[in-house]
Amino acid sequence: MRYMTSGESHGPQLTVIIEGVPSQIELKAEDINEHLARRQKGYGRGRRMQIEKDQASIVSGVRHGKTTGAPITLVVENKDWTHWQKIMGAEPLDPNEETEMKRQIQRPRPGHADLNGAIKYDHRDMRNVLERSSARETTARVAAGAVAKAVLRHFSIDVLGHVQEIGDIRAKVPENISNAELRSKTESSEVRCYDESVEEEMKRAIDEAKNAGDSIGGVVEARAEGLPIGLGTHVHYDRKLDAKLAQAVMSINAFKGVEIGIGFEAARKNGSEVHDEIIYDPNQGYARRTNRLGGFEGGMTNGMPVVVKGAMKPIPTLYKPLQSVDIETKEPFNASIERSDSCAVPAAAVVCEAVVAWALAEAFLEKFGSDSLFDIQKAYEQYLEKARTF
Ligand SMILES: Cc1cc2nc3c(=O)[nH]c(=O)nc-3n(C[C@H](O)[C@H](O)[C@H](O)COP(=O)(O)O)c2cc1C
Ligand SMILES: C=C(O[C@@H]1CC(C(=O)O)=C[C@@H](OP(=O)(O)O)[C@H]1O)C(=O)O
Repeated sequence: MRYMTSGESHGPQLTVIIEGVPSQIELKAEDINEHLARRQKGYGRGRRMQIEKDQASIVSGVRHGKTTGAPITLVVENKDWTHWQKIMGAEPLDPNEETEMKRQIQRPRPGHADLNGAIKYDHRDMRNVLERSSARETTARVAAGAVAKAVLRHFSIDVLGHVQEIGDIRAKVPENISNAELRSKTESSEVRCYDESVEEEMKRAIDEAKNAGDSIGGVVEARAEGLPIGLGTHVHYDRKLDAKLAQAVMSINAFKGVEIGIGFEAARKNGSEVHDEIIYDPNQGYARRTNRLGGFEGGMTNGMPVVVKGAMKPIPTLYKPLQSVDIETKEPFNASIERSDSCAVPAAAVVCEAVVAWALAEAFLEKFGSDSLFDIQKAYEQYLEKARTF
């Protein structure tokens, strides 16, 4: 499977084209919209999320609720576009017309793509960079992730993202928690957090940052359960699935670190405290006593839940801006202020879930085939039996 996204943050729409989804997968717009709505929630978001009501239209590749095997095209409208039509239109602006939005962005915001993108692509108006570097694009990635989740659902594989930390406040989550248990708390939490005892503290930290004209980051985690042994491969560096997951998570806007399982903590422990002992049960097959390595050995899944964490830096646009330089005068100035979130960690947990689901579904289809659901199911059943009795 592969996909491509297009669209500007304040343009008319976001588009996703997905290729390689098997036929006969059940897929309705609601399956996608459910996840788009989850991504829009979360304490700390700015005013934009009150304007948007993200809904996907499926415009190709699905008939009567099932995929056909043809490329799937999804479209999500930007409701805010109606306020930006002139600014974002293809026609040159009338230089005599007075509009606040016409103002060029010429004071790059530290922490954004503004300056690097402007120099690289030769834009004196950095809006041309901002519009595409905006995390609005993550809507399209969540839509693609929802299609991946629809594939995985046929094989009882479930992926769920949640918030582990906001600033220096950390949620306590039982080590071997199931996704069902995790979901029972996180879906109703305003910060997408399992530990109710820290919810208010997290919200307070977000408020404090916002009231100070500042922003705050955090750590999210995606957990995938129901995976077979052997997705990914040890044979070549660029096909290792843990490495692909790291790339997928690191590609989310504002993500600065990725851990699989206990991650960096493994470097500080002895081997006996890190590796997961192997056990065998004739009904279940091979399993592990613990899951410190987050479901991976040798770039392949080991049948335990996959556990991936991502660290999100604080939002870069600050209402109390940092110093920057005006690219026209070269004088020092405060950076431009754009309408902004103060914390988007809960939304980013849903994005993390989506990109992890995509990478897992891709590896799954690579192993078991990708034409029709029926053929994949047969190959999967046979493989599971082999692995159990191996
Ligand atoms: C869901 C989500 C929402 C975001 N919202 C904002 C925002 O409102 N304002 C902002 O300055 N950055 C926001 N960001 C982060 C920027 O998009 C990101 O930091 C920027 O594009 C630079 O990329 P980099 O941080 O990956 O280097 C958001 C990120 C995510 C994942
Ligand atoms: C639009 C979304 O996030 C946006 C991501 C973003 C950024 O700079 O990354 C800046 C803000 O955009 P705006 O200036 O239009 O308020 C966020 O709202 C979204 O998540 O759907």
